Amino acid sequence: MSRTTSQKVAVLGTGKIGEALLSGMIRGGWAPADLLVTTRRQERADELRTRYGVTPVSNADAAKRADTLILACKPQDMAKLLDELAPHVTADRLVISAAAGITTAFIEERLAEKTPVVRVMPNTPVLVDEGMSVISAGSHATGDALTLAEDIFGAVGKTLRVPETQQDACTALSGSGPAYFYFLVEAMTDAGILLGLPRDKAHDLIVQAAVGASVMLRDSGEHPVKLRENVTSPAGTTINAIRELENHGVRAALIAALEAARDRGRELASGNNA
Ligand SMILES: NC(=O)C1=CN([C@@H]2O[C@H](COP(=O)(O)OP(=O)(O)OC[C@H]3O[C@@H](n4cnc5c(N)ncnc54)[C@H](OP(=O)(O)O)[C@@H]3O)[C@@H](O)[C@H]2O)C=CC1
Ligand SMILES: O=C(O)[C@@H]1CCC=N1
Repeated sequence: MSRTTSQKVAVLGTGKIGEALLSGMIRGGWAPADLLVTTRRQERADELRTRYGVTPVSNADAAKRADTLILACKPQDMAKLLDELAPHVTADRLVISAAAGITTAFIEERLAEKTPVVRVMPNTPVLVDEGMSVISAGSHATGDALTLAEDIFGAVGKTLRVPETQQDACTALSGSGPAYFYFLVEAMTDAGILLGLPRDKAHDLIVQAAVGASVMLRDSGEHPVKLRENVTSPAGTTINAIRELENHGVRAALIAALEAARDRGRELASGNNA
């Protein structure tokens, strides 16, 4: 597939998320010649050039040459990156930030007046085109800016528009979400070991249970309670496990965990970057 538009897009701070996005855009038909990347280290720049055929440039050159700038550095590095970009970014550029916690206002106040800024929270399944990217407009971002962001992130999964006030909650749910599932798989594999299964078999069983359950959740249209009830036979095995999960406060632990993730996003926004 090839694209008809020839927008130049730069990914600034091309680490795990930046690279996942880049590879997805190329799979989605973006020409490597239209993609610029910036890195802090030369060997990383060389690696990206070799792997994808994209062009590594300085942050200043990215700002001068690209129509759309995707900021994908850590929140802790954002102020410094914006300082480098500010003299070169004009208000005809679109700036998209993928950083947790960082608000569009934080970016707007450091760039030229009226620069359109869009905030996006993706997640790592963008690597397998099953990402979830939550999108919010800053004060100068038009509908066209949101559509372009959806075009870019839609190449690697689903997108959802939300008011920016919901971004920290969405970060806790879907930005960090994959980590909770990996944590569960890890813990359930340990349980398999306890029950006497070899690690590789326990892992395969849990992963396939997770894949099957995920597809049913997505495709059956059934509520998760109904799906769980279908597994839970009277006086059977599952209800004994559910009783233990409730006894150990797993539901409360998940609610507290996501609240803590949401709160950390708020801290990052307020400049508490430690
Ligand atoms: N990982 C995830 O699951 C998700 C992450 N995010 C967000 O994405 C962003 C990136 O996260 P992630 O990819 O995990 O982090 P990484 O550390 O893997 O990537 C960030 C990259 O930015 C580079 N960098 C930092 N400062 C500069 C600069 N001034 N110029 C050029 N490059 C720079 C770093 O270089 P160096 O390698 O030298 O440190 C690093 O390679 C974060 O803001 C995070 O909140 C959003 C959703 C999910
Ligand atoms: O842990 C983090 O801060 C990043 C943002 C969402 C997922 N990973």
